[in-house]
Amino acid sequence: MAERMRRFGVGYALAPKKQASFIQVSLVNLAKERGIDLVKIDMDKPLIEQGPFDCVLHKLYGDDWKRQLEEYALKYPHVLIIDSLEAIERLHNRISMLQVATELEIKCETTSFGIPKQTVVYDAKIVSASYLESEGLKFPVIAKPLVADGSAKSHKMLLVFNKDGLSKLKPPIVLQEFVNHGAVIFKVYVVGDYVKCVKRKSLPDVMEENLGKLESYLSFSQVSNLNTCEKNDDKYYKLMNLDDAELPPLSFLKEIARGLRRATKLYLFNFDLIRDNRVGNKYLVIDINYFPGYAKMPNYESVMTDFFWDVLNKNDKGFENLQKDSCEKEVRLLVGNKGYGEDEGTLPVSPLKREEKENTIQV
Ligand SMILES: Nc1ncnc2c1ncn2[C@@H]1O[C@H](COP(=O)(O)OP(=O)(O)OP(=O)(O)O)[C@@H](O)[C@H]1O
Ligand SMILES: O=P(O)(O)O[C@H]1[C@H](OP(=O)(O)O)[C@@H](OP(=O)(O)O)[C@@H](O)[C@@H](O)[C@@H]1OP(=O)(O)O
Ligand SMILES: [Mg+2]
Ligand SMILES: [Mg+2]
Repeated sequence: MAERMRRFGVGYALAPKKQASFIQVSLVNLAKERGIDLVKIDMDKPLIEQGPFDCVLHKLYGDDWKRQLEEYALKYPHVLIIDSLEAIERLHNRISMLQVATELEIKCETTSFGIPKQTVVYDAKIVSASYLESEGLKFPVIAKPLVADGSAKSHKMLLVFNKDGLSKLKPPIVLQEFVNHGAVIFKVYVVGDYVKCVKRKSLPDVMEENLGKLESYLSFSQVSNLNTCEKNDDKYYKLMNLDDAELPPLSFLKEIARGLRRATKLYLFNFDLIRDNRVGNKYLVIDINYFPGYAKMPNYESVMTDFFWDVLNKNDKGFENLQKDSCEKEVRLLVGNKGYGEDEGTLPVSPLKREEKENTIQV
């Protein structure tokens, strides 16, 4: 007689918009077939009275939720919480967020990586052109809210072209050097061991000779985002003129992803990379987001289901395996015949033909 499959319960606590985009029938059904029930956590009832779940998947803010999760973890120490509050917290501040990236040692002969120059400003009065200079920055600079808490406000940015634009800053902010990158950004999605890179449109390059001719600043928000119904597919690449942009080497991206996982102890995040136009193969990490819009990722249902299956069956509650495994080692499912990560897909590589002119802010 066939053995009965063990079932797992994954309770999810997500904001309504996230729930609508992520919890799709296709995901729920695929997970169910693999013995994983996705169950909505009722926010009108105490968490402690629900479940018990094998795993709690969450992206919510605020002290009440924090307290409830902590209480739950105490009562059910074996429940897997994805991700830990402490680990997520690090991404809520744009300085500590990128600090992790500076701690990584990426060994790659052909490609290098880092973060843009940046400084934090708490007091608008101290900011002047000479202050920027003393911090090693020059125009244009991007002003980003220090706090990245998922609010609309935390995505509101200013691209400042000259000293007049500095009067618009609303601290606390991070002032970051604007790096010309050919108007394409690479979003690298990480789901446990799985890594997938997609291209998105970004801000156009700014030519130094045009600085004086531009307005003093440009405000923008989520320029690289897609609507939840949009997909990162060939149609999008064509429409956005992105199909010629060459993707960074996958082995390089996997090393960064692995390093970030180890340093942050997060399972679910994406990071934004830009290629520095001034230096051949130098990439800069500009942003790291917890539990991003995975539903826009190709085959997200199977990627997420494989991930749940893997963590639930291992339930290692830690990153011991990550420490042990070599970067290229394939992590295999404990049962089933499909190797985890096998459908990472081949990343198309084509020469970068984009002309600088196309992506330049013109006056
Ligand atoms: N240092 C930089 N140099 C050039 N362009 C940048 C830089 N930092 C950010 N950008 C551009 O600004 C956009 C928004 O910046 P960032 O990713 O930090 O903001 P965010 O609101 O946190 O984004 P997300 O929607 O991914 O959470 C980027 O997608 C990119 O187009
Ligand atoms: O869904 P959420 O509200 O969490 O929004 C996230 C958004 O996903 P969505 O597009 O599905 O909305 C993400 O887009 P992608 O980069 O993955 O395209 C990215 O902008 C995250 O930074 C956002 O998280 P936040 O930083 O605001 O917490
Ligand atoms: Mg971003
Ligand atoms: Mg972000």
